[in-house]
Amino acid sequence: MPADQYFALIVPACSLLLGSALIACWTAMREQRYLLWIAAGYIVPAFPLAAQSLMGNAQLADWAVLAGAFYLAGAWAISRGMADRYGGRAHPGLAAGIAAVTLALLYYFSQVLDQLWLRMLILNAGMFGIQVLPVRSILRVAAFSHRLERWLWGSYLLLIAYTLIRAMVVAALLPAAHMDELTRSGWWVLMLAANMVISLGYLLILLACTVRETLQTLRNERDRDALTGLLNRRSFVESAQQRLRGPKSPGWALLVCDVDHFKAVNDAWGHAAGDQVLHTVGQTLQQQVREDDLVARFGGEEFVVLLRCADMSVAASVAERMRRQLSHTHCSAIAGAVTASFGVAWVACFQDLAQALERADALLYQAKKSGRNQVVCDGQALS
Ligand SMILES: Nc1nc2c(ncn2[C@@H]2O[C@H](COP(=O)(O)OP(=O)(O)OP(=O)(O)O)[C@@H](O)[C@H]2O)c(=O)[nH]1
Repeated sequence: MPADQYFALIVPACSLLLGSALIACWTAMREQRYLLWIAAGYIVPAFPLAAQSLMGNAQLADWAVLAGAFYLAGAWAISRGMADRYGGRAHPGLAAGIAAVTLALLYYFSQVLDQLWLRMLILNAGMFGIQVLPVRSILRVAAFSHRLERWLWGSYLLLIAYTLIRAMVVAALLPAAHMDELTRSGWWVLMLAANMVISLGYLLILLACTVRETLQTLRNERDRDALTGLLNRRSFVESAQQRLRGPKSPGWALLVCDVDHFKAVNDAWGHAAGDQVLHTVGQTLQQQVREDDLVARFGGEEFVVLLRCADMSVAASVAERMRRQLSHTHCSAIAGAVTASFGVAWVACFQDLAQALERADALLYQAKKSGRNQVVCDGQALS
């Protein structure tokens, strides 16, 4: 066996390593299961590829069906991984049908009539058919909103297109080339190299997308309250400071909202029902403000809103609208509505944020003392 033939083993070895890298990546979060499918798409075909790189034409015919099954399984795994990632459908029934026809033809053109170029054409066409199956359903559901996502999608299409182009090149050129030993030809190495470059590009973009998703999840966990999905105290203060330091705005008001007698809700209906009430309150507050206002859960049953508004009367009317809306919002968990009290303070400038919070808290305390279910701003009860 000439030493240069072992050179071709670099490609299946890289394929194995790349698949293993995907599995290692999956172990970090254990959420992105599509990584396992795509890893299988790299690892499974690496074995027949390595074996075939060491075979002569006669052995290629002997092992054509088994090797074909591995390649088709790899194509299916990548197709399934992409479908899972984007919420599309990989059509397993159709894929099995394509694989069965492909394998039958591989059997015929290896055991009955040995036609190497036809086998390559059929196998590539079968792999293309399987990989193209999820494309329509993915296009229907995926948004590709981030640049990396568009690149990933583009590189997958390139991967599929390459499978088809490879099949066409094989059909057009290979029979004329009269190859005695395919795996020792420049053809084989060229096809492997092109495959590797395209696969590497696809995989690097996939890994970049996965890292981005992981960072996004971690950022969300750091910045968001797990129960309501609203900002938590830390990220509220950070975002509020950015807003107050930002371009001039007519003014800012701070609303502090606290659910009334929430302990009684927990005691009467249970902690899970209490959680659901908090979720509903958070949603209701969020629905009453503009997109660039900030709504946060500071902890327990206390919520804080930073409102961009012209003057205190606007802030007071928004708080009053929230109070009224809450008292009419039905919470299924407690078969009724809850009420809340509000303290509203004006934020004079960026440095005033901490004091404004204290003032709004004091006003909230007044609202509670005066009987709850009311809005107090600047010492004045509005309802
Ligand atoms: N279900 C649930 N309860 C919580 C959560 N965080 C805090 N609580 C409960 O909220 C209740 C708050 O009770 P209090 O501070 O006495 O306030 P309150 O009963 O609403 O009374 P007022 O505010 O004076 O109207 C406590 O029983 C806490 O255990 C949470 O995340 N989920």
